[in-house]
Amino acid sequence: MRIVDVENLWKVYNRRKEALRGISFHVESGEIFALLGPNGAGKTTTVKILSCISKPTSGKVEVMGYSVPDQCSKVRERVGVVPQEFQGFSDLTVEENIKYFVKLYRGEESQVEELMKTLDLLEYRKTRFRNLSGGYKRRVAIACSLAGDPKLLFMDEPTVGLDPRSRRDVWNLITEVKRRGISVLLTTHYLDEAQKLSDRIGIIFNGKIVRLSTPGELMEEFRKQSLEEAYLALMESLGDV
Ligand SMILES: Nc1ncnc2c1ncn2[C@@H]1O[C@H](COP(=O)(O)OP(=O)(O)OP(=O)(O)O)[C@@H](O)[C@H]1O
Repeated sequence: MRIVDVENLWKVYNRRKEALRGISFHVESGEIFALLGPNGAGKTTTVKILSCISKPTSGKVEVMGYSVPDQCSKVRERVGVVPQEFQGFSDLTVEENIKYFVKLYRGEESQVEELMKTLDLLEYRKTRFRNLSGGYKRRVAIACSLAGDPKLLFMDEPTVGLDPRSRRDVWNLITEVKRRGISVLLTTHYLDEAQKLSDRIGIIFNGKIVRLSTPGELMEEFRKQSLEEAYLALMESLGDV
């Protein structure tokens, strides 16, 4: 089943800037799909449209069978979003931040405890958000995104700015999320991350999708040992040097 379905999606900012020029792709239920591409390619724009923050200019966008933007209220209730810059309530504790989101989604009080346990946050439950390290702030962001029991999670650059250890921790959390049957669409600049985590990848370049494949297929196509090398070879073939 297609949990995300995008066909011929265009986004034109201010009637001039063509950020997306007719992209099509889909995400299967249960998979981790990574959107890759250089700065300004259109990744964040795509995630913003799918998560109902920004409106498409034209094209078909369906998220969990609901049409975007017409049925965005349904979409918002059902998807989790981990934005690039999650701004928790800085003066509230970890527990209070998570509780806020659980209440927002009308979840059970017991979910707060469960989420803190899953995200390994129990030790920091009384710590104010602003006093947490970057890695733990990201954990809180992920906990809050899971508060509505979503079947689909959008993550924009989930490990940007984290140290190697914290990145691994977030990778493990994303794998755990998948194990629980939640589909994930993420954007990343880290090709090792995409290689490790994703079932399929979509590469955006200048507002167009230039490849839809698996990390393995792209590495085979360019006869490279890593996704990063294969990606760089693809970019070179497109004249992005
Ligand atoms: N609100 C906006 N108004 C006008 N142009 C915008 C707006 N948001 C993004 N753009 C432009 O649209 C293009 C795509 O931007 P987008 O942020 O989607 O790229 P990205 O692939 O996420 O880049 P990055 O990797 O740097 O985050 C860029 O040229 C950007 O300058």
